[in-house]
Amino acid sequence: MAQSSAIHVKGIGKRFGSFVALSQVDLDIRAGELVALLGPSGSGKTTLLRIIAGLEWPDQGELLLNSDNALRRGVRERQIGFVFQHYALFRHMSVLENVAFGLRVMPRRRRPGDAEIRSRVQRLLELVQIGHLGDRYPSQLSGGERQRVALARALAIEPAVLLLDEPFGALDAKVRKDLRRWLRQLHDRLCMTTVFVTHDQEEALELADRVVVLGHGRIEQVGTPEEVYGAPRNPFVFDFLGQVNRVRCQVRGGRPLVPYAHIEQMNGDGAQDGPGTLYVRPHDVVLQRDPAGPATVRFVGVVGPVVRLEVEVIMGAPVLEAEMPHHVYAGYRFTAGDRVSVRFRAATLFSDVAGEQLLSPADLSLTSAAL
Ligand SMILES: Nc1ncnc2c1ncn2[C@@H]1O[C@H](COP(=O)(O)OP(=O)(O)OP(=O)(O)O)[C@@H](O)[C@H]1O
Repeated sequence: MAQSSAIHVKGIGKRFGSFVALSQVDLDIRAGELVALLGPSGSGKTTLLRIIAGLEWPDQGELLLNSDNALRRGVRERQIGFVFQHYALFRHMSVLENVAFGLRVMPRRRRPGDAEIRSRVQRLLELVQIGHLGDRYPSQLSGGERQRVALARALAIEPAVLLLDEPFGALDAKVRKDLRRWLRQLHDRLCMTTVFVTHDQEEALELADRVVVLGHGRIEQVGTPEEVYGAPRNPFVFDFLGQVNRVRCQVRGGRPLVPYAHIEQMNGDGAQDGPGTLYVRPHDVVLQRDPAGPATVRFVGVVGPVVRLEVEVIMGAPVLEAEMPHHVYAGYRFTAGDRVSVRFRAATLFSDVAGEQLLSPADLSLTSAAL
């Protein structure tokens, strides 16, 4: 394989007419890193990927591949392999011919000989575990197999960077899960700089070394999966990554006034006095049976490994969602109608910013239930 490239994005901006698709994006990706671009629809993920690829040009900013100014180079010169959601395989070509395509169209001085192409293609098919499918045509393959062919084809040119745009988006949940684990293993073997776009938080957190959370054309946070999930920097990232209870409250002396819950660990510094919002993950909501408690259990869902409860706080506060492992629930056996006390194991406080745009729960992907 060719040497992997580091990618440096500096101050990149891109407009489509008057619409700002990317604004002042700075990002450094190390050679050999596996990075996810994660964000809601329209946040600019694909635009950034296309700029790195050379399929789109920014209005401002710089892009370096290692120390080379990539904006001076066309798509072909950047040594980049792509895989897109809709496996754009050539239907009239066999799997072998599809994978060989990138090699056959290389300039003559770089093009390997026929025998070398054949053996390289076979090695790649073995690598993506479809060595027995070389003579088939795309219409004779499953979706997961086609995506493996697309990957083998991208790898054939020995790219310095591999870019994947929702590579598994069109596949069903089970195949998708298998393929992403396999992609992680493949990446660990090849150590190639890889950037993939997804709007699926679980996919990003499970697969990537680092996750870049994009919103409205800006980078909201960059960090390891633990960092972005465990310590979201702002309400946008909190809302986007995982289920969360949002508790409106007043802030006094930097502390939230939430009369019905004891808060064990408060995160988030510097909330101003005035209106604020407390963010609490469902697994940090702890319930105790208490006949004099301020809340009532309204719903208990016991299907699956995690039990999900909804709790209504007396005095009209919104319903809180709590989650606990089955074995913990077995010790309590809450049922609808039980009065309970409420404790927040950890909560994060942000001041409400005038005009701030929060996602509605309907915007949130429910895949977080598994987290
Ligand atoms: N060629 C174009 N002309 C006009 N607007 C565009 C063009 N390409 C993208 N946009 C707009 O720029 C914004 C960002 O698009 P982009 O495809 O980067 O988003 P995304 O985060 O990848 O979204 P999705 O998850 O839906 O693919 C969108 O609002 C999109 O409509």
